Amino acid sequence: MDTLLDIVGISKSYGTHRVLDGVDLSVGRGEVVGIVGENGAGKSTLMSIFSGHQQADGGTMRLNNAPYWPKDSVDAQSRGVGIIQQDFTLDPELTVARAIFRNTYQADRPQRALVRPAQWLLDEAAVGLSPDMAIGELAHAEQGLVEAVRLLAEDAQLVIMDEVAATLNLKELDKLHFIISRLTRQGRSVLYVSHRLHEVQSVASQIAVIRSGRIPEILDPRQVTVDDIAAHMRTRGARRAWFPDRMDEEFAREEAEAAQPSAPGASAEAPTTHAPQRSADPAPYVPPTAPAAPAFEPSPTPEPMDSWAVPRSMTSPWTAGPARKPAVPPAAAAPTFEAPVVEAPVEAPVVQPAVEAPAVEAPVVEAPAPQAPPTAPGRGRRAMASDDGRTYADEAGDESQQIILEVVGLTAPGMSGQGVEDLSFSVFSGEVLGITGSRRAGQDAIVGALNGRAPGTFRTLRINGYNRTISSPEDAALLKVAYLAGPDEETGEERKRSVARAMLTGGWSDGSSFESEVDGIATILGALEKLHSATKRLRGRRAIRHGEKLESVGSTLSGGQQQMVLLDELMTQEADVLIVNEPGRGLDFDARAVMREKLNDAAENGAAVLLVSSDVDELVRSCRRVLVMDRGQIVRTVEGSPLSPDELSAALTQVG
Ligand SMILES: Nc1ncnc2c1ncn2[C@@H]1O[C@H](COP(=O)(O)OP(=O)(O)OP(=O)(O)O)[C@@H](O)[C@H]1O
Repeated sequence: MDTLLDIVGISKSYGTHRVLDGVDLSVGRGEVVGIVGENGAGKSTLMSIFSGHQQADGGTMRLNNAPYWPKDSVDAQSRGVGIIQQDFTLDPELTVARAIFRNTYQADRPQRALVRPAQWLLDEAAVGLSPDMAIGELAHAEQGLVEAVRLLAEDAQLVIMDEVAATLNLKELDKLHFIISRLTRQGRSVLYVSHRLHEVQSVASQIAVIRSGRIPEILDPRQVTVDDIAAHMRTRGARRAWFPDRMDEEFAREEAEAAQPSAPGASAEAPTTHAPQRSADPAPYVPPTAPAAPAFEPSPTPEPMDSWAVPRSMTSPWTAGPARKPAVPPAAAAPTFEAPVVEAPVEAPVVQPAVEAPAVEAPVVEAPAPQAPPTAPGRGRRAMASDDGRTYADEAGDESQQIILEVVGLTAPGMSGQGVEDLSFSVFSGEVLGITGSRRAGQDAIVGALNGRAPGTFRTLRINGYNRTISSPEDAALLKVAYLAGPDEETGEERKRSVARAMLTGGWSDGSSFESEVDGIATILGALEKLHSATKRLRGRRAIRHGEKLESVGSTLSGGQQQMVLLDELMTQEADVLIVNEPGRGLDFDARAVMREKLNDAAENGAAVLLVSSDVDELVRSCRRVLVMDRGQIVRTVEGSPLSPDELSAALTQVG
């Protein structure tokens, strides 16, 4: 095959941290090379060297058989290299047409002159957006599709897509794949970075694994399973970070096995891979051999719940507990019921806020359920009033069927225009309830009303058996409703702010002033203690290195590391209701497994967990019940243990 890009020995350090340590890679014309690796492996760094956003410290690059060393991104673009960066942020004022043509000779033409060519490209790619729409009206995922269409409009021979698919839903993924196939049919090459391994497998002709600063293996996607790819990515350091208490014994065993030359599979030669020349991994990986069909079917035969993703040999401290109880609700408790309010106003319990927040009034307590204890409930299960006044625990004798969060008759306008009306659902103890659906189907409205960031009225909102109201983020915080923001609420730029800010304000966004947040914290001492424990925790996770201070870390974190930081903070909150919006975005295979474990743990400990996600694979692995939304309605509830990916995919293809 004709080679478009050939690189040898590329290296890059940030200070003393050597991220790339002699990367070799060859990309043929018209092929899609999947780029995978753990969080922080150096994928984005390598891509930004190709795109001229950063300079390598050493090595050689050739593009089209000519030396290639772009001095900046404009230079790279003029040489035929285009990129969609992981943390791209588009000007919200741009129209879709302008965004598509902004790097081309057409950039200065008036909007009306751009409408037709833009519409043609959008139609070609089956992206149903209007050229006149403002970028600010679009979800981040849709902006990613606009970026992909931009690449069709540009002349790039080498197209780089860094985590564009992270929050795309099934239909949007189809569109992206279609655009990729158009690009390759035109003879262009695509470097495709993604943590959605099924998807990489289906779209790539070869998969380059970045590990320990190199590309020690190129995998044939038709010859490996997703688990194989993940195993190739895995390094010991990251495993130790995630599984600190369990790994020493296993490492010792692995090392002993690796030291035996006759150990099965100990050869660095693998039938399913071919090592690029010049690479020498100090610790050769022993690749599994089982070939598997690579078609993009989100986990057609998902593993049993307790063995998800994390290999048995890597059982984490979070899986060490008792097996999770089934969270499938009884048939009598269908999630979209119209529930009468429990008539049980005895005496109002004293609400004890979770944190000693000064001078903030507790949200109104309207109608405590009769069996609720006289103080605000903490973690753990107990008998709960259902919508019809019964307790599922009493009725079924099974604690797992208690309702923790009960939403009845929610009407909310939504943040991005699509509201919901008179919508009801419940979350049971031990359950991670999934919410998915078409883009802008009303997920934002639900989430916004529950976390107090957007308006909404509930006929009844009951948490742990108490009637509640939430009309501000402060209300939500007092009721221990924790929230992990979604991709549409924080820009890539905001995410580069300091980790200290994220720790103290619960997010990267500029929605509130950092200074006022700090002022509002009860004591400076408390804040310092929080930062201190966050520093310790994040060092343990390798999200920050020794000598680094939270205040100065932010822009130096990789996309996945940033997400990890927020998840870590979220889990310290011990929330009663945990709402996570696309929590797996940017996380690598093992980090996602850990995230799932942590969400399960939270549910096990009595929290209601709401998982808003576009990722079928993620939903199938995490949930046994998923609400599918379309145009402000819950149109379908998909249930199963395990959940059927086919059924969920089919439900999603039926929505708008
Ligand atoms: N400007 C910087 N200064 C210091 N360190 C940096 C900087 N940019 C990235 N790093 C570090 O370099 C390493 C590689 O980061 P990179 O973003 O390339 O990883 P990645 O493989 O793309 O990760 P992810 O999958 O999480 O996106 C990380 O450890 C990151 O903390």
